[in-house]
Amino acid sequence: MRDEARNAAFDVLRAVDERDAYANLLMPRLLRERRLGGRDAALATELAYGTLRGLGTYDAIIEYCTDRAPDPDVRDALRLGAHQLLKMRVPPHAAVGTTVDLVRLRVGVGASKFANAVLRKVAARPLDDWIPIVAPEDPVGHMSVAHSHPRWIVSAFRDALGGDDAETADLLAADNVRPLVTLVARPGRSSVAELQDSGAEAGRYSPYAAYLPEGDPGQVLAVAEYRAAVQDEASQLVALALARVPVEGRDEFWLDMCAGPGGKAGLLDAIAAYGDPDEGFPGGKHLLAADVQYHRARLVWQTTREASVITADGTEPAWRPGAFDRVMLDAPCTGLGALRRRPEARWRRDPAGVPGLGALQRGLLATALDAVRPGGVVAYVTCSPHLAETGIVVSDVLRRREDVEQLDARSYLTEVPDLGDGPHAQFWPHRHGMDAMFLALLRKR
Ligand SMILES: C[S@@+](CC[C@H](N)C(=O)[O-])C[C@H]1O[C@@H](n2cnc3c(N)ncnc32)[C@H](O)[C@@H]1O
Repeated sequence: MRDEARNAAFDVLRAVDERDAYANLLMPRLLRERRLGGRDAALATELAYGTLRGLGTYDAIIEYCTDRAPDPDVRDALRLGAHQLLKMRVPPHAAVGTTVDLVRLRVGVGASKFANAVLRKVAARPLDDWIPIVAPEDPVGHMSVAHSHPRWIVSAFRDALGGDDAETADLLAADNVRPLVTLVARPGRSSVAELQDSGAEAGRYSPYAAYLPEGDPGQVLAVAEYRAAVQDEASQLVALALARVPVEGRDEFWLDMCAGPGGKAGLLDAIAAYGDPDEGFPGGKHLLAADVQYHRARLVWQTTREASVITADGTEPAWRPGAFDRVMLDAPCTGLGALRRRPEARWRRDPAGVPGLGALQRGLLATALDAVRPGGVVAYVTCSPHLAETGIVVSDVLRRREDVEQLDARSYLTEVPDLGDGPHAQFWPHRHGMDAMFLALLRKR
């Protein structure tokens, strides 16, 4: 009998390797097409996602056990075998036997003998005994192999955590755990109580959050009707913080400058239009949501109800200076704060992209500050804790202008502990169970 789960996992690994497929888009499609459900579907998913997350560790061990680099298809099968042996604790005879069968069927007899020899060596030790053998001694190199993250990402995380190796290791470990599915109940359109009736549990920090322990969020009626959505709690809290900052005088026009696909715009739109008595938000305000990409602006249009949505480049504003009272700038970034969401994402990110993003982030922050009136407030947000995208961007822009003061973002989110030394707020997977999102709040003088 064909081993359908392992075949599906192998196909996902090959597609990620060969054509940059996204595992969490491809896997559900393969499961549907091949009619795999229940335990087979769960096994295929764990095999593929777990292997992709762990392959930095597995490759180091495989390299130690081979005297020549395996071909890419054999290497993917070996990674799959190593994951079963070292993480899933599949009995060695089953893990080796099924992987060797897979290689024989999908690659060839010669390759299957090679795979058999390598996997027997891999099986000789448990994971904890392999790490001291294959991981470099320097702290960053060690964590990179032990927790399966590229070295430059470990280094960036460590810098953002003030050089604390123990905490960096905790963060990397948290990145290897699949996050909870978190929903947002958009105020005036849904409620946490409604989501609880659909089987979710109330969130820990955001008043709009609910965790869905199992099941397809698309089956939740409020989600299907765009009254609620899937949204990490940190994304909810940065939008909430922007709405909480008191502004004197007019407070009617809000802008979301980089809105696509519309997660934060969906929440801001509801808060602006319908308000929230529990938070003292009166409603009756208007959100303009913009994105440079037409198809992403369309998604914003779909998910919001009252907002105006336009396709516009935030660096060449389509609005008058000072037109807005509150501006959300959720800047394009490396996304290093959400690596736990996509199993292969960490291997795709490229440090060479950071300087270009930094220039775009500075440009967008400058136009966001121009877009807000004196007394108004800008939220600068990234889904990355990389200092070159967070604190350094903010301080560079502030150094060049006299008309902006930075607020203590933590004081608008007092229900959330451990947001760092301020004045900005940094969320963390290992501290808060949320994406590593960054928030700076800036008031125009
Ligand atoms: C981090 S995403 C925003 C996520 C969104 N706020 C949400 O919560 O769903 C950044 C967005 O910025 C958009 N973008 C990139 N460059 C831009 C520019 N110059 N002007 C406006 N939008 C831009 C991208 O198309 C992308 O949709």
